[in-house]
Amino acid sequence: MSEMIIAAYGVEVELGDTPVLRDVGLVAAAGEVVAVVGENGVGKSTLLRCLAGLRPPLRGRIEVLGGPPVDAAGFWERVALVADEPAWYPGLSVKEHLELMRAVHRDARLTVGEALDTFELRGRADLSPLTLSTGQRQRLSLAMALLRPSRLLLLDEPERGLDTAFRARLAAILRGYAGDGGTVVMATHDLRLATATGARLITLEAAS
Ligand SMILES: Nc1ncnc2c1ncn2[C@@H]1O[C@H](COP(=O)(O)OP(=O)(O)OP(=O)(O)O)[C@@H](O)[C@H]1O
Repeated sequence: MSEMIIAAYGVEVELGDTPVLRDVGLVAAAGEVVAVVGENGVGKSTLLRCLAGLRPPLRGRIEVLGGPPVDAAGFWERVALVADEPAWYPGLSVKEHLELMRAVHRDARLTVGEALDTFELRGRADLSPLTLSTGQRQRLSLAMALLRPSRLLLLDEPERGLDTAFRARLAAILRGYAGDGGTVVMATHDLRLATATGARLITLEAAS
């Protein structure tokens, strides 16, 4: 049986006085892709933030890679998160952002050249991320996350800004990551992407 990477039970979150998550559970094994789906506002991003240790739940138990998720260096060595657009380093090009990731992470999964090719950024390598389109910046965010080593990828709407062709490519990239034993949990509105990754679906319902 595959190693359990995430085990979350009875998760409850309130934001302000509003219940956002009520009795939510999610398990994910090594080599598995899980897609969290549901209407706008049901709490998909909130659940991802809980799994990333960025929002402690009011109630419930969450274990990620054998312990509670914590916003600390040891946790982030094994977990990569792509959510809101990151702050790009002023003066650094697309290629230099990827080189930076390689410089700070031992055992990178991709060379900078492989990342540029896989994420179709070769023609933009010497430009500032700020001059890229929304979809190209999203591809750079994903490239930086996939270049570095990790055991768990947490992706919040990874399809954001991507064209149809690149969504199909992303599905293949995520299947490959899971095929290598990694675990992907993504919040998505793109059921085609979820299906193409072979994801198990978890549908969230409104808590109130
Ligand atoms: N900082 C906050 N303070 C209060 N309420 C919040 C806050 N952030 C989010 N919410 C509320 O929590 C609920 C869940 O938000 P969340 O972003 O997790 O939903 P989602 O399922 O990811 O939505 P979407 O599909 O639109 O991205 C929403 O009703 C939202 O209004």
